[in-house]
Amino acid sequence: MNPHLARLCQLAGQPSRRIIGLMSGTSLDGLDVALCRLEGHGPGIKLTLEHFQTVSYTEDTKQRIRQVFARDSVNLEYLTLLNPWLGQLHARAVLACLAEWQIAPAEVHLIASHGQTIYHAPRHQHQRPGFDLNATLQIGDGDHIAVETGIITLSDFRQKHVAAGGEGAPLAAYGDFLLLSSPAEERLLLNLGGIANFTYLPRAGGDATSAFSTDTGPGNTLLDATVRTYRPDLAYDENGRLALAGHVHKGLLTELLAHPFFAAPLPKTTGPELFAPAYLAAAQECSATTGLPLEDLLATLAEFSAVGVARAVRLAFAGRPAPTAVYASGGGAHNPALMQALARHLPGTRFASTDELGVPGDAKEAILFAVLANEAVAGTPVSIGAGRQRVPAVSMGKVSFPG
Ligand SMILES: Nc1ncnc2c1ncn2[C@@H]1O[C@H](COP(=O)(O)OP(=O)(O)OP(=O)(O)O)[C@@H](O)[C@H]1O
Ligand SMILES: CC(=O)N[C@H]1[C@@H]2OC[C@@H](O2)[C@@H](O)[C@@H]1O[C@H](C)C(=O)O
Repeated sequence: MNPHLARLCQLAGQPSRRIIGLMSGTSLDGLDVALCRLEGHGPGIKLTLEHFQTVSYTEDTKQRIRQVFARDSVNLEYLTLLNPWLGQLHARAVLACLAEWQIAPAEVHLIASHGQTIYHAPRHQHQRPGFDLNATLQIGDGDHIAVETGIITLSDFRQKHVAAGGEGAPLAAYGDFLLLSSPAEERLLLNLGGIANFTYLPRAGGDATSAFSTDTGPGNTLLDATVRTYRPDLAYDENGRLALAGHVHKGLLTELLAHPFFAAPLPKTTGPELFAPAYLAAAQECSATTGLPLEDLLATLAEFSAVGVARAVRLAFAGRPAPTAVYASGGGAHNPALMQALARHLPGTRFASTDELGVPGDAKEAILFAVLANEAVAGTPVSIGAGRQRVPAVSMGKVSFPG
């Protein structure tokens, strides 16, 4: 037997595994590296987050990714080069973190790498004749990570979800269900990344088939892009300072919310391919708000993200009350302008952070991929939300051996 395969089988039989989860999200702020100890598999799994770090991208790395990110046309040679380049960059980031944590690579069992989404194309968004399918593309090749670190690597998790009939996202429900279900309450787990999404978790032990996750629209993506356009010296609106100084423009908000995405049934996904600066520019043209000051634009965009979340929640729970326990994660949870707008649009909700549940919000997505890799290696195919999600039980992730 291939010794790497034998090693993988041995890992699968162990009571616990040490897995590094890697996530590079749509905000392009950096690579999240989460070293997780996972005991068992399936419901009842136990997570210990041993270390977490976001390795910031340099301006050069951000520029390289932006050359292809969510673009309709790219230079193919450039993309071909970027795929292994990013894999190598991620591998070196892992090695640097391990050196800082004083942990030898041989003490880590697996790497679970999401890679970098460069294009997300659910059917409802691309609507291309002759392509009756969902598609999504992540780069940062797993073979390069495995070879450079010497650690067996699982990557490219989204393709199986697409192959089984999903849109390739959000995958959050799988990790949220296993780690964060509670017998005491039903919950919404709200992730405010570049794109916002939430997971609905019924009470643990209740009807598991009703768990699901969905994107709701933009989280920070338009806020960040707008800040960068007007204030190239800033990466984002820190603590919502600028947005809090502005006023929501009702006319612009109405235009922004006119897209059929917001009324479409759940679950659904989207990305910065749609919610791009061109989308905002078109809405400004239609509402005669091209001269709006930056503060008012940001106040309106924060409101837009919050209303997107509230509409999706209303769609999900039409006819019955939505869960009042909402646990937020992702960078947008640090933005008071966004959180205050959410509180206005979801009255009666108790907002907390997933940190309260033992899962730091900034690490949650990287942890998700460690959990998915753990299930792929040691568990059985996972079925989430058979009712609404309509994706059969699957294992996700492709295996790369270091040699
Ligand atoms: N203190 C803060 N004040 C305001 N906004 C913040 C703050 N900290 C983070 N953010 C926002 O969060 C963003 C980063 O969020 P996060 O890392 O969750 O995104 P991501 O994981 O790349 O996105 P996605 O989940 O869509 O892939 C920043 O670009 C910024 O908009
Ligand atoms: C295609 C893609 O990369 N989607 C991301 C993105 O970032 C947030 C939202 O859009 C979510 O759908 C997803 O990531 C998380 C980790 C998920 O799959 O749950």
